[in-house]
Amino acid sequence: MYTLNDVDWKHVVILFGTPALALVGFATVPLRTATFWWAVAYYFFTGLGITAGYHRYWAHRSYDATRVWQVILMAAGTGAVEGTVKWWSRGHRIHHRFTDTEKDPYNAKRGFLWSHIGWMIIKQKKNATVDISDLSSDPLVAFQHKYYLPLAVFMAFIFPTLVAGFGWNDWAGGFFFAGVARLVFVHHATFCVNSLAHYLGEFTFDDRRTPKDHFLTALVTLGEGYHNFHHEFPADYRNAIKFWQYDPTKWTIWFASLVGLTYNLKMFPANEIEKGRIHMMQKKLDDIKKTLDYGVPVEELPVLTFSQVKERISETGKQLLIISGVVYDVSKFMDDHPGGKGFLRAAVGRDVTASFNGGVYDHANAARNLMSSMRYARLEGLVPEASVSRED
Ligand code: HEM
Ligand SMILES: [Fe+2]
Ligand SMILES: [Fe+2]
Repeated sequence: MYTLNDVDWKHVVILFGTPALALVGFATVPLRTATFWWAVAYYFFTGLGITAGYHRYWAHRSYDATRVWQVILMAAGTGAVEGTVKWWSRGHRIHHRFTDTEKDPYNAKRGFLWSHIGWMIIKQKKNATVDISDLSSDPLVAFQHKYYLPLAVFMAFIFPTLVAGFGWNDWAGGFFFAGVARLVFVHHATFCVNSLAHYLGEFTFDDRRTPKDHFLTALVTLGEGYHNFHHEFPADYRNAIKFWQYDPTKWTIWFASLVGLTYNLKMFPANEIEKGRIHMMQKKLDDIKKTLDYGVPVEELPVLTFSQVKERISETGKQLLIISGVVYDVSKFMDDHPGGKGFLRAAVGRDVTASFNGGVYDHANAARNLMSSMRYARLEGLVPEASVSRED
């Protein structure tokens, strides 16, 4: 069990204080239309700071960006109050490297609540290492890390308040709605990437770990919901690869590339992505196949020579015939053969490969599937000429 000493009080104040404050706002301040739309816009701006900035740029380096773009996204991401780029990216790289294990800070195996918010409330030991040398040596990242608190307070609360205050004289609304309530929404939306995206949806590319693909998660996370894809191809600047899938983070990065703010957008080769997809399709097929009776595998059949086959027929009365080196027992099939009893009876004790494959009738798939359940033995050695069916 956890004790009070395990609780990270700084995070508790941020994570529970803001929703409480937002409720105070909803109870006491009227929500004006302009402020509502400003809050929505600021929600997208700060949310994209996390998804396009913290996540796809700094944590994964899935594209390159000019300093201007970095500053814009850093300002935006700072307003989402999810810690510094350095802290966030480190934890996130650990999450990818140690997904679903003890070392994964948001280990989905510890439950939905843990991966959503619990991991921030209970202090954790730093027991995993990951390379963040690129971040440590970046002056912009270092600047944000050093002045984080005043920067975060400004971007999260003061700036949205100033805009609504100077813009349309709604100071309180700007603070409570575009500042506080908006922050609560951004928090829980992005937290869903760690919780919901590891619980809801499809294993499109791999089912060995928890990340899943789902449209609903994408909808609340600005496109981060194609999370199975993302864990397979984390260096890809996209999370959704189909044009009709919802990934505004990808669209933002792509539009920025049109004016040169971003460049070298990385994409995993389509050929490899497709391999992943069919791997999972194959796996599903194999699972279905396991529920069906395909008879004894050929390698596991006992081996008989042609004269032994003949002996079996006379000793046991079994009606055996040979097709492509395999001996089939058609005793129970005589009455049901769509081609009639006569042909089968005449085939007993003979190699009827040619007749079966077109000499008499070129059998459909149905026949080939069905006969697998009639396998009796593997044939060794030759069949005398007189017992082999002809092409005609
Ligand atoms: C294990 C052995 C065999 C199995 C499991 C089998 C099974 C079947 C099945 C399921 C069909 C229905 C159509 C199709 O699936 O193609 C069929 C049709 C037929 N079979 Fe066989 N067959 C066997 C051996 C033979 C042999 C040895 C002959 C002839 C020498 C033969 C002659 C025919 C003919 C002529 C038809 C056509 C019936 C029609 O559509 O009018 N079959 N067989
Ligand atoms: Fe994840
Ligand atoms: Fe990631």
